[in-house]
Amino acid sequence: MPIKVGLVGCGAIGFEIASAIDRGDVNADLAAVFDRNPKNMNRLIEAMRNKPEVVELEELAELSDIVVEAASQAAVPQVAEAALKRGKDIMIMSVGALMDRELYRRICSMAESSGGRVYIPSGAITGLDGLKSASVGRLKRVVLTSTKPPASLEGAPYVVEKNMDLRSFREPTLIYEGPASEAVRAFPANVNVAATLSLTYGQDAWVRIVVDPKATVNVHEVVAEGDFGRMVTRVENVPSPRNPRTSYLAALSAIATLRNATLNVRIGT
Ligand SMILES: NC(=O)C1=CN([C@@H]2O[C@H](COP(=O)(O)OP(=O)(O)OC[C@H]3O[C@@H](n4cnc5c(N)ncnc54)[C@H](O)[C@@H]3O)[C@@H](O)[C@H]2O)C=CC1
Ligand SMILES: O=C([O-])CC(=O)C(=O)O
Repeated sequence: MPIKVGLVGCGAIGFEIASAIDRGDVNADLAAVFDRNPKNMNRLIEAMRNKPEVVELEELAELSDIVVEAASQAAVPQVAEAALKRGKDIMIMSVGALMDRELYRRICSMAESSGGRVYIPSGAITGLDGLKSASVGRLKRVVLTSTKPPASLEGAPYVVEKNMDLRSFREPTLIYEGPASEAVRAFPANVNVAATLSLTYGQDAWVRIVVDPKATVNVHEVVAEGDFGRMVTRVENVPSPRNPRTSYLAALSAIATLRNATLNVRIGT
């Protein structure tokens, strides 16, 4: 039986997920979609052979087995509640929202009492499999260094607040470093992956953001140290054609997670 997916957010990631379902790459039906921007929503619906219903959030959750949040950090509390209070599963892409400890606790407790599961894909980073295994033992340090082209960082609250002219940099420059809980507020559309790392680590990962005027890819480098030894992973991500802030791999990881949820055989940690 295909699972019924309700999609909140019809942007870069949402479009890829919907297309994968429509192509039959996931054993799922796209039951319903919701986006606060009708233009994005209509563009997605027009491109699908099997048209989903357009409904408000509560009804979307009612119609779904799993609700996929691919919208924004601000959307996460409402979307998670709509799904989990009904015992439905949820997949969260705007993971930065979960650095709010109170919200994370509430989501975990709703999931526990209703039986709804929470899926957090590895997104635009690599190495989460190893980090997950390593976190069973003692981890001492997790550092994420993200190097991005100026276009990918444009409009971030930190950049706006500091009145930074990203086009003025002539060579790769470290423009920010700090704990993940702070970084996800300073760069909400750029380092959700730092939250994913932190939730696995059990503490704040350390985040460094580099702007590279010549970069054409979003690079994420993760260094972790602990009882297991030392891990270094690096991925050079092609930006999504629909949103330069978002790496294509993030959408693929969402599709892989959905697929995993429908399979009896699961590979990887
Ligand atoms: N976990 C990860 O590795 C990654 C996470 N992300 C995050 O995933 C989310 C989706 O990314 P993209 O598809 O690239 O973003 P996008 O900006 O291309 O699309 C987001 C869509 O959601 C809609 N939206 C925003 N807030 C909403 C709300 N409250 N209710 C309904 N619709 C709403 C927007 O109108 C837009 O159509 C973003 O929060 C992004 O920062 C992005 C890349 C990697
Ligand atoms: O897609 C990426 O490269 C990472 C990203 O935007 C995020 O983690 O929010």
